[in-house]
Amino acid sequence: MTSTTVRAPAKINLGLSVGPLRDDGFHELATVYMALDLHDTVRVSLRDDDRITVAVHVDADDREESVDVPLDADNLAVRAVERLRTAAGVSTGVDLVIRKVIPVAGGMAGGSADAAAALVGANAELGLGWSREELAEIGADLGSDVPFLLHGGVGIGTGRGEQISPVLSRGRYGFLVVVAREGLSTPQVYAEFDRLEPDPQSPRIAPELMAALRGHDAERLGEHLSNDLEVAALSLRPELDRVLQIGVDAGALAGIVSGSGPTCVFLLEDDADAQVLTTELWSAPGCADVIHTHGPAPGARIIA
Ligand SMILES: C[C@@](CO)(OP(=O)(O)O)[C@H](O)COP(=O)(O)OP(=O)(O)OC[C@H]1O[C@@H](n2ccc(N)nc2=O)[C@H](O)[C@@H]1O
Ligand SMILES: Nc1ncnc2c1ncn2[C@@H]1O[C@H](COP(=O)(O)OP(=O)(O)O)[C@@H](O)[C@H]1O
Repeated sequence: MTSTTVRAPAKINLGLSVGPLRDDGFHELATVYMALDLHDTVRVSLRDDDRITVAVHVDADDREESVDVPLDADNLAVRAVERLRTAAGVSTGVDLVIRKVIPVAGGMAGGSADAAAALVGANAELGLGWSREELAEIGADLGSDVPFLLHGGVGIGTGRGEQISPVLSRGRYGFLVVVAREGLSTPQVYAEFDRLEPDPQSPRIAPELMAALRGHDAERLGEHLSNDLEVAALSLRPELDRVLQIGVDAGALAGIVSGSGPTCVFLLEDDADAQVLTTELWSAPGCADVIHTHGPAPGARIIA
């Protein structure tokens, strides 16, 4: 029995500008995504019948009991294969085995990463030969973040975040990721944003952020990280304010809530700072894990 193993990255939003709520229930966004060296892997193999099955293994023992990933047709990787099969007009069954590293419901798009990986893996196993753009179109219906996770690197997301254009970015950056014990629901965070900010402006990307990326200027990048959802995440989870404070006091260039949270991400000036910062951040309220990682990283790709 053959199989294809695909690795897909987590993302952070270096800039997340949220505009008005649209008639379709989504907000107009202008965001700068960066993919990180923090990956889920999905192994895809074909079955003799037409069933789609999924198994999930969590990589961090201490997070195991807090992980809430559906093991049925609601799993985003299963939904991705289902959609691809329908679009391609095939009914071959597929087994999916997910190795989960990306924090669940953490604002790092782990479910979307699994969907992106499943699309790439099933495309290969079924021999469909679809392009990344074609897969992205299917992926966008499952999650606004999916097209970016197929793309990887650094990208601007517009529309509801699903329209991706590449960004010129030099060099790599070091980050510490503080995983929270309990996740936050993305729709709830957007609803809290609407409550706090009933009349938002059109979304925009700060030119200074783009200039920092072009010039590989970590200090400038730190000054211009921004996230319009942060105030909503802090309102729902006030202790995150303390987490951000601890990281910045301990020497991070900047700290930000990742997407809809509650994961907090700290930009490092130097990888040598990681150890001291990690020790400090472990004492932060609600902290389940501290991960040292880097970005940008490639999008979903076959590793075996
Ligand atoms: C906030 C962001 C930032 O990149 O990511 P996460 O922090 O969740 O990873 C995204 O906008 C989340 O994208 P994703 O997690 O794919 O969400 P989706 O499944 O598309 O949408 C879930 C729900 O979030 C809200 N939503 C999402 C995207 C958007 N532009 N406007 C919205 O209002 C809607 O209520 C929607 O029903
Ligand atoms: N493969 C998957 N991995 C993680 N979560 C999934 C998956 N499939 C469905 N979900 C559901 O999607 C929700 C959001 O998960 P996730 O993508 O990790 O967070 P976020 O939207 O904050 O980035 C989870 O609460 C979970 O119930």
